[in-house]
Amino acid sequence: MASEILRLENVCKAYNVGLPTETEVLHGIDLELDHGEFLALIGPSGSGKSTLLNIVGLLDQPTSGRLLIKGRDIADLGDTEITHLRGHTIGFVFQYHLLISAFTARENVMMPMLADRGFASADIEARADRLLAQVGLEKFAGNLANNMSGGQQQRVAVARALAMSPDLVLADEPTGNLDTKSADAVFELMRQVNRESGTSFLLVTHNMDLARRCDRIIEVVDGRIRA
Ligand SMILES: Nc1ncnc2c1ncn2[C@@H]1O[C@H](COP(=O)(O)OP(=O)(O)OP(=O)(O)O)[C@@H](O)[C@H]1O
Repeated sequence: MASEILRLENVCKAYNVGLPTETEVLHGIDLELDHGEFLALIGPSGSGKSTLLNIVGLLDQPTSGRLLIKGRDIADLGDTEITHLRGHTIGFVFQYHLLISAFTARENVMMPMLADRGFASADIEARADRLLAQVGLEKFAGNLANNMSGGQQQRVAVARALAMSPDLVLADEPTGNLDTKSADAVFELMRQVNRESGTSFLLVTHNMDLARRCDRIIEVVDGRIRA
């Protein structure tokens, strides 16, 4: 098996292809991420970080270049395999947690498992509770997401991202909306998951204090990786 979970070779991305407004926002990105690595992606606003994360998360496609996940070239995979990879290999945490506010913490964490045939329904609730315990929210499993603090909601989002035991978690400004103390706690939680279960993380952040506590920092400027 390849030692890297992720490899990008000369990845370019243009929006509005073929239109007069066509703009290339990623110009030949080369990047590798090892199994178990915790990488920070920094760079000015508009430099292309979210675009890059969307491509790695298989939510968008590069205009050219190669993307390999666990050694497999995405260009060789069909829609079913890509959907499977997106659901089982990659977990997502966003700045705005995107929880369902009228659902409890437990129900939110159960969602990805309910959508998957691989789980027996009897196991799903117990696994959601274990994940909530892992993020320090065992007492809040039955609380409505709406009634939790921003930091607690983001912990629920981390638990949900871990529901399918992903190899890689993509986190786009997960602490951007939080006060310093909650941001620190959510970051430490992800770091702990990374250390304990070897899950790789790709963290987009504007917070240099957090970036410095990652294994490696990559800077994107004007759609290119700055050496
Ligand atoms: N769907 C789209 N259509 C056209 N242009 C887009 C689209 N999405 C992003 N862009 C442009 O691509 C460039 C990179 O945007 P992106 O969101 O990737 O930057 P970013 O580094 O994540 O910024 P931020 O730190 O502010 O989130 C920007 O100029 C943006 O306007």
